[in-house]
Amino acid sequence: MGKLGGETLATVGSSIPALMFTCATFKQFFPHTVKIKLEIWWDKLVHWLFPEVQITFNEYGSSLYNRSVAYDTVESYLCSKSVAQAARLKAVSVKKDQPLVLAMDDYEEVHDEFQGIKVSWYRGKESTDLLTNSIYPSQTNSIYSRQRAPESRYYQLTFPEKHREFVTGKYLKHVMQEGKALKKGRRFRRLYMKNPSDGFWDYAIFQHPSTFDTYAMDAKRKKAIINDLITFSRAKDYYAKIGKVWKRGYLLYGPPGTGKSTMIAAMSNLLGYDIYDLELTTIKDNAELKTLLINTKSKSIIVVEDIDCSLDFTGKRKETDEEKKEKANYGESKVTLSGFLNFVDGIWSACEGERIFVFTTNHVEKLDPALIRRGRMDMHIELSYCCFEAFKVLARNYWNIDSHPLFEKIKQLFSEVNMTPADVAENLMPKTLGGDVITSLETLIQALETVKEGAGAKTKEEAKVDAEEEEAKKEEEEEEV
Ligand SMILES: Nc1ncnc2c1ncn2[C@@H]1O[C@H](COP(=O)(O)OP(=O)(O)OP(=O)(O)O)[C@@H](O)[C@H]1O
Repeated sequence: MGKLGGETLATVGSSIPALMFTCATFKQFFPHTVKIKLEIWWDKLVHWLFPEVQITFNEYGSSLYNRSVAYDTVESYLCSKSVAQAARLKAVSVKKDQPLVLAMDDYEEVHDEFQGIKVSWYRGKESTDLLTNSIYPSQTNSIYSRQRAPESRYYQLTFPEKHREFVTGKYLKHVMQEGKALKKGRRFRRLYMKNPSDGFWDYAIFQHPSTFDTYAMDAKRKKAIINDLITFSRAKDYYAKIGKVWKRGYLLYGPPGTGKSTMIAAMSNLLGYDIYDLELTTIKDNAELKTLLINTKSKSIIVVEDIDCSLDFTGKRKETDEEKKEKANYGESKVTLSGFLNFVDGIWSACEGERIFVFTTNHVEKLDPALIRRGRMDMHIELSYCCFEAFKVLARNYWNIDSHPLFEKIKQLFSEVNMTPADVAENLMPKTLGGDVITSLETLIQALETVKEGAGAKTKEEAKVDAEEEEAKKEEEEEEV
């Protein structure tokens, strides 16, 4: 503003309304190219008179599928400022999995100050016509119509030209960091599953209490898994540098009750990711699988449980009664192995980064090697019977103890017999309200001894060989049938 003298400024100021009126009147008669030029000159004139910079954060970007993350982050950041300053507020998040969040209403403005620099934020609304004609072309296709927004808003940040470098650098970094932290702290995680009526993802609030602290496992292995997950979640730049899609696959395998589902919950709680539970037998064909994939969000875990039972990827499997029922409800799934492999790491898997794929199985040996090769399933995690160290985690969870005179006996029994963490946990649970630690430990010892006697005092190795032989016999019988 110091560029102009007081008198000149007064003259220019009083001429602006007249100029605007004249422009608006004649604009309709100008050819399109002239109109564009006039708009550019007009912007330049305004900028010369009021040297300010504006940055707009649109609710929807060029992507047809997603709300802008930056817009949501700004909204979270401005929440407390809006509550303190705006005359009109709006409840923007009244979903079942989120506490009520208030934001400034449309056409409101709030001010912010960071390290002595003042800026202002304005919330505007874009014309629906523009939105429908350009970014969201009218489509009858269900994914488009479901995702289309009826109107689009934006936040506009305005600040003096002289602070351009500071605001575009330090200030916006601060806004994004604060906004993300607020969003994360406020949001419950979601468990998505396919809605049978319309074939789209539907979700429930996910509040599973399992964490890696309470997960019973050998400490060294557990640490390695945690490190792997955390390294992945922070490796955006690294994945970009090596030219790889930012995703990682984990194969969890082991007998029933060894904690595969529990580990998925612990992963979600560690990273704050949502879970998509994919039931392959309910998916019609490869196209539907692709649609579901592109509608998953980043920061998520896509789970296929019991993948050996999901589809006939092995070509050897017999249908279970449950699958027969599903077939009757949904029709036969035409998802093929190649369609599924494309789902995991084809070109479409790159549409949103930061995703984890988890497959679980009780029979790893039955899976097609292509499905679980390294690079597709990067980490193979065997979850097996409870060891003494894992038992100690459960004892701490259930009874808050790290040692006990009965531990020696339990240690000895764990070296002799197999028991899943699920069974150990069940035995440690107090059976009555006033249950005590000694009764629980004795119950567990008794259960372990019963297994030992039942197994004919077989060693673990002998039991394993027997189980393998039995499995091979079953397969032979199946083949004959
Ligand atoms: N490693 C573990 N740490 C803590 N609890 C566990 C662990 N493993 C199993 N449990 C307990 O056992 C129960 C069953 O475990 P979970 O469902 O995770 O097993 P699973 O391997 O997924 O079984 P399935 O193959 O039958 O689906 C859980 O609710 C949990 O309480």
